[in-house]
Amino acid sequence: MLRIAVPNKGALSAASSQLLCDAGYRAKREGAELVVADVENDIEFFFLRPRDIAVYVGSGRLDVGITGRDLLQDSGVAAQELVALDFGHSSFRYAAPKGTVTEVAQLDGMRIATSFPGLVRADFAARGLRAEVVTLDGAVETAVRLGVADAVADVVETGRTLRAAGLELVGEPVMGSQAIMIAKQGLELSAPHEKLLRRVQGVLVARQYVMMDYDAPTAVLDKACEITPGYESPTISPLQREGWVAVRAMVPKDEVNRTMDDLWELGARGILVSGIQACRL
Ligand SMILES: Nc1ncnc2c1ncn2[C@@H]1O[C@H](COP(=O)(O)OP(=O)(O)OP(=O)(O)O)[C@@H](O)[C@H]1O
Ligand SMILES: O=P(O)(O)OC[C@H]1O[C@H](OP(=O)(O)OP(=O)(O)O)[C@H](O)[C@@H]1O
Ligand SMILES: [Mg+2]
Repeated sequence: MLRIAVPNKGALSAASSQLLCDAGYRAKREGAELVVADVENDIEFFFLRPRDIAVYVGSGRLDVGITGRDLLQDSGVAAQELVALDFGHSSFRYAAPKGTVTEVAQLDGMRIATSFPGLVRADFAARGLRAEVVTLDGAVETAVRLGVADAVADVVETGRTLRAAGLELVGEPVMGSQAIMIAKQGLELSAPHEKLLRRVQGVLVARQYVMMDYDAPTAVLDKACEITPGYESPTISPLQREGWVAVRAMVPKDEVNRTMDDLWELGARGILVSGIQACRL
């Protein structure tokens, strides 16, 4: 039986359960259960704080977990990243009151409020700077106004929270993050792990790609296939109309309109786009 850690709260929680449900698992809580058994798939889901998930998985107590790349790195736990899940995107940044600090070197010796002390200490050490880290549970942007810190290091998504607190970004992102699926470092993946990964990857591909069908003159087929190389290779089928073929290929969702423009200009017609419900590739 696989035992999987799923975030029980916070920014990663709903999307994690949704991903697992889309992959065909019973991974939603109805109330406040801490553990949900999916008997049919021989899996147990443990709902835990995302920050703690690296500890459970890193120690091998749980087989697989979903957490943030920044949370994993902050924890210092050694774990292997199995797959990036394409949600929970954020970056980890320094920020200080407007007009006070322009580069990271100026943070030397300052009091830095953060919920990610491991990340800040490691980054300061790598830069040869001294950090006085003030570890807080959340809402760190307010720490400067209340006088317990001179600057902050925090997760930034839109930047709205920082701006509202009168802070501005300092330097480049310390790291970029998104939700990831992890397993114990060095663990050899078993057949159930592989099956879980295939299912999750199927959902990710179905979310990222669409299926594109179009007709094209045979004379431009090579060029058309350069525009739509597909995931592996496009399918070419004969058409009754002489000198024309039908082409079917997977196309990244965020390139759909540009691809249709390019195909149209090339002479392709009857371009149809449809969603992919599920896949195994
Ligand atoms: N807007 C966001 N706010 C916070 N975390 C985000 C955001 N977008 C993505 N994340 C990611 O979510 C993870 C943080 O999850 P966590 O549940 O610990 O904090 P949270 O969402 O702030 O929850 P809470 O503050 O309720 O404890 C990190 O990996 C972080 O990069
Ligand atoms: O760049 P933004 O889009 O504004 O998002 C980033 C903010 O969201 C998170 O806060 P959260 O709401 O989780 O509260 P917390 O600080 O108490 O964790 C994070 O800690 C930042 O404060
Ligand atoms: Mg938070």
